Amino acid sequence: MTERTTDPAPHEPRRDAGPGQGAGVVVVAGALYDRGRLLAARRSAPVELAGRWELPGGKLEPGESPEEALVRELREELGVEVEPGERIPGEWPLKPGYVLRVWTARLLSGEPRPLEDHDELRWLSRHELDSVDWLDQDRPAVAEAALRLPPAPVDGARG
Ligand SMILES: Nc1nc2c([nH]c(=O)n2[C@H]2C[C@H](O)[C@@H](COP(=O)(O)OP(=O)(O)OP(=O)(O)O)O2)c(=O)[nH]1
Repeated sequence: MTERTTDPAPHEPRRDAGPGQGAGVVVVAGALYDRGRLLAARRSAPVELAGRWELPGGKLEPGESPEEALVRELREELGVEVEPGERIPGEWPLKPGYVLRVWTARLLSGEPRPLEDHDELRWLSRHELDSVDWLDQDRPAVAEAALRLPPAPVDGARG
């Protein structure tokens, strides 16, 4: 899906001006699922967010669809290939001018590694979701992501 944009300078992150979409920089994050678990990532920067846990992702760039941004960000940050799924309904304010939108995603290949922006990753099963210190702004998104967590397969297959 292609969303409308204003006319950002080429070096600036994409700003969204669609009706009812809210203005601001869109941060696309992934609720990445594998074998009944959700991936949580601990930020290493900036200092005010370091040590807190989030759903990995990043800013939408000009000309990208959210799904393309998600695939790119998770490749860059984690070194994995993912298949985006549905958008999790909702939009969560981050710092002023930034909003978080979340898509489900399924791990296709690779084992996530904290290559950029993070210093630790954890796969959390449903009963472990409260075991990390999520960024406050991510908590409602994580709650929605948890509702969509696929059941753990009995045969160890991916899904
Ligand atoms: N990716 C991500 N960022 C989040 C979340 N919650 C939250 O407050 N943020 C903030 C942290 C950053 O200030 C901003 C996203 O920036 P980023 O640093 O992850 O994005 P990016 O990879 O495109 O950035 P850059 O290093 O290329 O500048 O949103 C979240 O769940 N996921």
